[in-house]
Amino acid sequence: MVASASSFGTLPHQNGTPMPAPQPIASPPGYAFPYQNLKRRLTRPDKVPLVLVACGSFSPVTTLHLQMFEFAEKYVKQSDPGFEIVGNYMSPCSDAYQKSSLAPAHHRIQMCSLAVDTDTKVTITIDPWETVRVDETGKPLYSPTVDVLRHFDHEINNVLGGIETLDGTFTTARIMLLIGADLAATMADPKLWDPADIEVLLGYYGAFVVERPAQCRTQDAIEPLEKYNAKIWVVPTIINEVSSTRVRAQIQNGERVEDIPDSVYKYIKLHHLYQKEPMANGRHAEITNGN
Ligand SMILES: Nc1ncnc2c1ncn2[C@@H]1O[C@H](COP(=O)(O)OP(=O)(O)OP(=O)(O)O)[C@@H](O)[C@H]1O
Ligand SMILES: NC(=O)c1ccc[n+]([C@@H]2O[C@H](COP(=O)(O)O)[C@@H](O)[C@H]2O)c1
Repeated sequence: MVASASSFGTLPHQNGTPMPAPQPIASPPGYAFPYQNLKRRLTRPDKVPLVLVACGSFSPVTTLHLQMFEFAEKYVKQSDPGFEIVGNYMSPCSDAYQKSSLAPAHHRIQMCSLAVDTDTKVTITIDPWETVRVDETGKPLYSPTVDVLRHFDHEINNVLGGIETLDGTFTTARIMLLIGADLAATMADPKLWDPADIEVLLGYYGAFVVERPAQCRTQDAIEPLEKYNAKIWVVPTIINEVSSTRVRAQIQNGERVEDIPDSVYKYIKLHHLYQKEPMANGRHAEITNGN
């Protein structure tokens, strides 16, 4: 069954009342939300405006990260769950995210910017918000994914006032995660995701889950999230084995890398990202992330 756009805001909370809108999150001084590619007005009648947000490491960004948005658009056109996509955003995570393969955020932002400037079928915008947030000592601050969606919700629905409909009134845009099935498969693990966050992420916002057959069965990934079925849309994909891990391994092994745009490949070469470092004994150390 295809979930429907009209289920927004109607999922009863545990006590039977609708879940209140999540509280907005403050942005750091000097930060400006990238509104430039957001469609401010719907072009189709009776559709719900939808903003897709892909959170990730993007270390490096691959062609599949870009294609996820194309698959989502195709799915919305063909299966017609009732949306019009008005914004496609990538939100690279902060340097505070504990993942050893992360290149510094400024490089990941540059690579994502180069990638979305290539010949993509849909317009994608990079939001650097996660990477510019710092704590009181000036250190990068990790933003849980739920805070990223609250940030988009605030900027688009509170600050901008929503999206204009064909009759000139404004309506609330739905903000949703665009994720791979492998990430969805982790969401029922309370060691990785706070269940209270999942309640807001999937109970209030929702997710477009792109199949990733090389890594997991979609049904296995979403089964533990069954109570949120009304807010989960499964997006079919192509059989592919693309991952940032494989790209990094190919770079280290000096193999041909096909799954990143040329401009990103040139950038990686120029900045010596993801290379093995020769050690004093002539052997090779683990990946360096090109600080
Ligand atoms: N080939 C793919 N098919 C479907 N979803 C994908 C694919 N590659 C990445 N994604 C999704 O894109 C988002 C960002 O992923 P991320 O930056 O962690 O890339 P990754 O290739 O999974 O990285 P790594 O290999 O470093 O773990 C996640 O939701 C992930 O599931
Ligand atoms: N608790 C959380 O909010 C939580 C947990 C795991 C991953 N994530 C996000 O998912 C994205 C992908 O993470 P991985 O690269 O670890 O698959 C990142 O943007 C990360 O911030 C969020």
